Amino acid sequence: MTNFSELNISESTLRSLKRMGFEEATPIQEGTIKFALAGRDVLGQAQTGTGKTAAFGIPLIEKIDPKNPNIQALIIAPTRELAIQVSEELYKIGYDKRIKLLSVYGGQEIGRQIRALKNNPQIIVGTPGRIQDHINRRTLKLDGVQTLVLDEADEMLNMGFIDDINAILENVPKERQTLLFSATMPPAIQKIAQTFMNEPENVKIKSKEMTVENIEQFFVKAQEREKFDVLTRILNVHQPELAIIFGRTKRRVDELSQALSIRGYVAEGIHGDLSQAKRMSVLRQFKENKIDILVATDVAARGLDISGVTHVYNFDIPQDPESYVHRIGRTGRAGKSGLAVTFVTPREMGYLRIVEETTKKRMTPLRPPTESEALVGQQKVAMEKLIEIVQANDLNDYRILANELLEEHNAVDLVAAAIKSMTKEPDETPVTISEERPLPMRKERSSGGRGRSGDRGGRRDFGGRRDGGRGRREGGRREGASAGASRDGGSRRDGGRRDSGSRRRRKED
Ligand SMILES: Nc1ncnc2c1ncn2[C@@H]1O[C@H](COP(=O)(O)OP(=O)(O)OP(=O)(O)O)[C@@H](O)[C@H]1O
Ligand SMILES: [Mg+2]
Repeated sequence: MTNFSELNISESTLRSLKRMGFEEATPIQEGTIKFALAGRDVLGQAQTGTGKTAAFGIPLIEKIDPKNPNIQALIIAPTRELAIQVSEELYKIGYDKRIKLLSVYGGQEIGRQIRALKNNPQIIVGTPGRIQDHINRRTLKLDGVQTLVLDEADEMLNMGFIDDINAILENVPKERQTLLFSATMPPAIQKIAQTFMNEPENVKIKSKEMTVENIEQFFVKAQEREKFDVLTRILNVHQPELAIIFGRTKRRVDELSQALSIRGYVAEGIHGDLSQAKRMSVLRQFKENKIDILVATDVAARGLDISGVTHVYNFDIPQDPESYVHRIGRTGRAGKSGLAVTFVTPREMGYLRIVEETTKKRMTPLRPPTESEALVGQQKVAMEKLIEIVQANDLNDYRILANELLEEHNAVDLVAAAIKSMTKEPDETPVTISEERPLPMRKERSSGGRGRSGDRGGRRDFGGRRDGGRGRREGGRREGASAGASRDGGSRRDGGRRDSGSRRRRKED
């Protein structure tokens, strides 16, 4: 590991990094900062949670001239929450330089952004749709931009944002530095990226597997209708401190978060149909541990860095291996450990194998816990709580009562009753979880691969959908579902083949 002081970084930035608790550069930072500082274009790929933000953030901040009032850097990110997060990290890195930063994204009053833009920010972080909106309104002048960053480049490019990106690029000087980062970089995306980059330095941090080693990965085979009960039993056994449950569609997320709340879990949902205020408040509460379980569509799959996420559950297996990598990457960040469980229906096993082939990592089968195992998990928690209370030694007001009870009852019965009253016993309250259509039997990827279950004649079983069933992502209702696409959800319209570069999604507004 290299110390930041060996990387030719200014004193003010070094001070910021120290304040942030960054001592040594992570491999992607070590690998890219020197090229980026030298003005080279960089295509950077490294596993989730390994510090790609600072890898582009540090050289970007170094390059900003605090006396120049123009916008000097533009960072584009696929979702609003990620744009906000990236701007927060850049603010911290640039703190001592007093650099002015602004994030622009859909769902926020545009007038407010226009006023803020008049304040001469030097760095803009935004989502593609809103950036373009400002360009059209002539409220964003990008001709002074020297550095352009695409965070989660593949997500934005492979989902059809290429047109938006191209439109934005027309407003950014040709003479600029371009930096592209993601944990996944399918070859087709690399190719497209090369067209608007200038002899980029390709930095890929080598690892045996695409996913982080310190995430334990499991799968549970369950029928669609059993999934929810299996999930609650697993939650009762795992007792996650902070968990994210990913669902395939917005309706799924709404139903799941409601069902979990009914059964006594502190859960909230997040997806692209919610108001921006709601999205932000849910995320804030989750970060502050006021919510234990965040139920999300893929809107929360990319880039979000929430410390302390111990468990990720894929209630629905994702359609793309890349999505899997990013989803489970919300845990096990910055060297911490994490656990991921993916639910898979028997007929979706082919997808599981494709994920495993892509990540080069096998998932361990997890036997669904029984009711009684789940109960034991809850009883353990109750006992731990009880012991904690005893150890806190704050029982003076209760001892007299305890003695009164002991005069008439047996001590073991009393303790048993205390444990029982604190145990969350099996809850059969009815909940509504509509059945999701399973993913269609999947054809093999053109890149080759073995033993996939893509040939069991599945398509006609799925309403004759001709798009290969690739539903929309990031909160999208699956293609073919009745409800319209959300504006900001970035839904795919055509769900085209993954490597055709032809996918479309609606613009982030
Ligand atoms: N050099 C460092 N030392 C210590 N912590 C670091 C360092 N660099 C980054 N971090 C921390 O690691 C965490 C993950 O960083 P970051 O969000 O940049 O990861 P990423 O590679 O962009 O992940 P993803 O692929 O999910 O977007 C953050 O909490 C960040 O503050
Ligand atoms: Mg990132």
